[in-house]
Amino acid sequence: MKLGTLTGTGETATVTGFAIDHRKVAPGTVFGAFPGARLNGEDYIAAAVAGGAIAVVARPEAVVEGAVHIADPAPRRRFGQIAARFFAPFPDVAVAVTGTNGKTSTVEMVRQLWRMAGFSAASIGTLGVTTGDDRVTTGLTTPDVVTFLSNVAGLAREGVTHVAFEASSHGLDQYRSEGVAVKAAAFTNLSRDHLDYHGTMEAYLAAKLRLFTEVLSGDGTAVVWADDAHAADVVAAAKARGIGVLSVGSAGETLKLVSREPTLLGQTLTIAAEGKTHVVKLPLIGAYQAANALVSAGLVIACGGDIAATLANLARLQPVRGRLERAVIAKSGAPVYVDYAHTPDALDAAISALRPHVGGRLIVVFGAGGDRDQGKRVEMGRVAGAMADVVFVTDDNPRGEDAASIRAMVMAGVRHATEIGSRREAIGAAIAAAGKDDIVLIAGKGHEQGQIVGDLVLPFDDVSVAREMAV
Ligand SMILES: CC(=O)N[C@H]1[C@@H](OP(=O)(O)OP(=O)(O)OC[C@H]2O[C@@H](n3ccc(=O)[nH]c3=O)[C@H](O)[C@@H]2O)O[C@H](CO)[C@@H](O)[C@@H]1O[C@H](C)C(=O)N[C@@H](C)C(=O)N[C@H](CCC(=O)O)C(=O)O
Ligand SMILES: Nc1ncnc2c1ncn2[C@@H]1O[C@H](COP(=O)(O)OP(=O)(O)OP(=O)(O)O)[C@@H](O)[C@H]1O
Ligand SMILES: N[C@H](CCC[C@H](N)C(=O)O)C(=O)O
Ligand SMILES: [Mg+2]
Repeated sequence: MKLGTLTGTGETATVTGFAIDHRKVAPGTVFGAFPGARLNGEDYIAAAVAGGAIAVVARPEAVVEGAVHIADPAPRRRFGQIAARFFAPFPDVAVAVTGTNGKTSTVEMVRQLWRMAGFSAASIGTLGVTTGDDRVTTGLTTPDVVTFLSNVAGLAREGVTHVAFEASSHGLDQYRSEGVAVKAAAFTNLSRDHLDYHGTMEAYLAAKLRLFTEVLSGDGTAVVWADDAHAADVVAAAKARGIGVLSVGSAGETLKLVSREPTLLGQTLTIAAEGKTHVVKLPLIGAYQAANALVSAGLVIACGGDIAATLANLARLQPVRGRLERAVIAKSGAPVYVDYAHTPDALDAAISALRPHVGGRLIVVFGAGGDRDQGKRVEMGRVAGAMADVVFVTDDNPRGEDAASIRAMVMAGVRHATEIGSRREAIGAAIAAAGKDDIVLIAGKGHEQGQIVGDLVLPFDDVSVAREMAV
């Protein structure tokens, strides 16, 4: 494709691809040079041109010699828009999900509901790019813009017509999912996370709101979990653009959750919609999974799905990997669950989900990630201390930080906890402590397959370790 076709200029050079890392530039590439969190991409412009870049999208003040300078004060956005024209076409229907917790679960449930409705569907997020028969990990929740656009276009080539993706706050802030028309966008909730990157809760919320103020199509629909304290901010942002709102939850108007009764293996939901009452036997436990199921139904309905059929399909949802996944039943009879709770609010949600199912004690094992928001650590300790009966504090991806210092910050929030650095040993100790009426919750890593220590990723899977320790 010609550069002029993509940029509206008269340039006749042929574009062969797009890159935001100069090491991935080949002859004919359009290079995006952006100031980042660690480095400044503008420092690599000369190297990119030497490598064959024919155009550089960068701020007006950047120096570009030997290639076309596509100057824009918001270069990430401009780069995404131009790249999208190159990578298109995309699947007919795309929806996005933002929120502190519940994005992965929701996009996965949307994918399942679309599949049940007969569509070829995919999801993109923390678990990777998932289709009916394949899953490929990308390493990030919202991949970088080039990976994102090429993946979405690749799905369309494979015949996928419906795609649901996670819009992380980092991804929104860095315009990683620019250029794909978003038909419906959902907000799950907002609570403390990622303050290392965003600085304040206000900035964190602002990044998430961009999904509704800029990314969502003008004729799209905002799907909002109405029970969250920040739902009103999202509704206001949507309404300011004249965008329709579909609200779900106890305070929801479109799908109103009238009641929720835990059962042995799931829960019974009574939902009022358009004057009718629907009773759904959801095969997943916990208020949080009910919330994600309703948000996912809202997204499907916002894209034209029939209300009754979509709600009925919730009864056939499969569990999401690493989200309240029952790993094993210990020799004592205690069930052991693995969950991806890595924020204070998520830990609360995971413990609350299990509480109705515990006759004895709820035993939790968890830690907090290194090189991430430090302030959430003590709060996670507080939640575990207040809500669980027995607490083990251990390591969860210390990355570049000293693991013992991270644990100390968590321990500061909880009075009676046992600290065991080795995650394997901590899981073993928790399972050994459990009696037949107890439940063990291993939180924080969910589906993850490694423990990140320094630059090393040591193979580690909570589910397999739990199984090993349960015999
Ligand atoms: C803080 C953050 O979001 N960093 C991401 C971001 O980096 P950045 O733009 O700040 O990059 P930088 O390293 O400062 O470099 C600036 C620019 O110079 C370029 N460069 C750099 C070096 C070089 O030799 N040549 C070159 O061209 C880089 O490609 C970049 O464009 O863009 C990079 C390319 O896409 C990402 O790999 C990187 O993710 C890092 C590894 C990361 O850990 N990100 C996490 C925090 C993240 O994004 N998490 C979210 C949320 C998770 C969730 O809660 O769901 C996610 O969506 O996964
Ligand atoms: N709707 C919700 N409300 C509160 N907590 C939730 C909700 N959904 C999920 N959680 C908690 O958050 C954890 C992570 O869920 P999920 O992976 O779906 O969220 P996410 O937003 O994709 O997370 P990440 O930001 O890491 O990608 C779950 O294991 C659970 O503990
Ligand atoms: N997407 C989240 C995942 C956190 C998972 C947890 N295991 C940790 O390492 O903190 C992040 O990058 O902050
Ligand atoms: Mg996720």
